[in-house]
Amino acid sequence: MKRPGLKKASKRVSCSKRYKIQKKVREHNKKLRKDAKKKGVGKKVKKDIGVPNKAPFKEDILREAEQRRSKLEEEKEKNKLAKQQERAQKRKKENSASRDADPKAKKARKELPSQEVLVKQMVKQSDPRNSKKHLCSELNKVIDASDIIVEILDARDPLGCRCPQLEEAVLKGEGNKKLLFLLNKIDLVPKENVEKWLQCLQLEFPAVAFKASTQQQDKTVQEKKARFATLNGVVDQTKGVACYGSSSLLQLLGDYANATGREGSLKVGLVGFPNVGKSSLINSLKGMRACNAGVQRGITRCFQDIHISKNVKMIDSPGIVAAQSNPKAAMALRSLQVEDKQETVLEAVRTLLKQCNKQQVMLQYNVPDFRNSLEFLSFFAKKRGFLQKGGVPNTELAASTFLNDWTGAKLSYHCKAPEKPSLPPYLSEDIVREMQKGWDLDKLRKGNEETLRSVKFPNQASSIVLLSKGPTAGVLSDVVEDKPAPEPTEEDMEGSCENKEAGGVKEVSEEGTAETDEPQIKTPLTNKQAKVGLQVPVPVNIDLSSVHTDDTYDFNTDFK
Ligand SMILES: Nc1nc2c(ncn2[C@@H]2O[C@H](COP(=O)(O)OP(=O)(O)OP(=O)(O)O)[C@@H](O)[C@H]2O)c(=O)[nH]1
Repeated sequence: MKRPGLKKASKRVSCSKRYKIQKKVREHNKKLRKDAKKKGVGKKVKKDIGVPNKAPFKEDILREAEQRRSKLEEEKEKNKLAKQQERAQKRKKENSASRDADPKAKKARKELPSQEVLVKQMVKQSDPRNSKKHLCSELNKVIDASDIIVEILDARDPLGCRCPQLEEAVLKGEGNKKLLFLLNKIDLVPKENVEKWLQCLQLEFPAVAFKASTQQQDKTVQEKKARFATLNGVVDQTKGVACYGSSSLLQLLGDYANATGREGSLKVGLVGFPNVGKSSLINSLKGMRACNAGVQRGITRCFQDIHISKNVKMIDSPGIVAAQSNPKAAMALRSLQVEDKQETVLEAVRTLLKQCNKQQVMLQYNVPDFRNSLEFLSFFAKKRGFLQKGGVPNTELAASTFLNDWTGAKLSYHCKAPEKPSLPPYLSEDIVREMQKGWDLDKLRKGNEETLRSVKFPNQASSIVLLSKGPTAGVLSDVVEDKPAPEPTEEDMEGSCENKEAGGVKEVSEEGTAETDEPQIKTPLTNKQAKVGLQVPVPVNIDLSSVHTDDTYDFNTDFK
């Protein structure tokens, strides 16, 4: 209280009031301490001692822990997403009335990607395990830790799956590491083609033919199934479950380990571009789902080592990062551009369609003649029943299904093997001889023949022919400058099913404007236009029905 004659009020209070305050403070602090004790805050966090090396099934325990961790992370992300969506919807409701009134804002909102997509993108981008740097460093760790590097090649385009930078790094690296080729997914390629590619590849390094199992289950499910199978006396040999080439590969590696007389297990690093089947290979050899594998590209983000047998240990690696300098078709198949949202899936499909024969695509997908990628996708979407509200074909979903077919486990396509194969510049006859030393190549050849006899191959007529773009450049160190891809040349367009074979058809651009084959008169841009960017006057859609042409008096209008 301010007393008369004094500038400020005095801070003096009565003793009873002071004691009362002090008591309240004491009580409050006590309560805080009690709560903290309940929650366990302030206690020293016990250090996780991990799984001791001597523990039996250490590997399994660690793997299960990793899977649990990733599941928890996924759930967290989902919850976060749901919360974000909830908040966004609340905000949306609040603003809807005012925004609906403004047509400009309405249009802008339509063009924006949905909140869910944005959040997903943000979560993905913020995950450090998705960065190029991380993927490169993981790959380098695998190369350094391995005695043998197995480059996994998709049998549908073996040359396109080769990475010269990686091969060179292995050859020039320390420790006399051996390089092997493994031709995976041979069940998706005609037999003659596989044989030719095996001959070609074996001129450089030993090559193993392989077909991985594509339906590996978790250990528990698998055990149940095995019990059921033995009870009923049936063995599951369906197309997806069967794996061919495993005995030949294990024999080759086992023989090498014995011949070298090494102590400890032989470390075999599996490398290759995304989705070539590295994880599926390990799962097939292990006979269980030891690594995450699936149609989605870039599932493996960290290296993971798995004991396959007493003397062989395999290391799974994330896919090689494709350099931006690669041709567009190579990027569509081998890079994670679409997943990283650097390129649209529609663009990737358009690029792929340009690389193959239109008739074959029509036959494979059972669609009628199409003029361009968008039309193809709408036919494809209708065929598969990918429809949106009002029966509009969902071309986006059709495009991602199409791309998954090309990189995943379904579509049969092949690239022709070179007639006169030659060694790449970083390989010499001496290096090849050195690399082929120590392997039992005769046994390998017999093993491959056995594999080729067992696999059911598609016939030549039902397989699409793809124009290979040659080896794909990879990035091994994130420090190297990565230049963007050059514009496609006219040669790139040859054999395309969108332009030439369409025979004078129109190409509809993404915006829906038709581009005819007739020579078009191009007006040169003025300097100002060039600076600003092409600004062609856009035709305005005038709805004449709204124009009042009738002479009759409109009673709704106030003509004051
Ligand atoms: N038909 C067929 N499909 C296969 C074969 N091997 C793998 N696949 C399929 O190819 C897809 C990719 O396999 P993954 O094992 O995940 O490939 P990855 O190389 O580990 O992929 P990232 O984790 O992206 O590096 C999956 O859908 C597999 O089912 C095979 O031999 N034949």
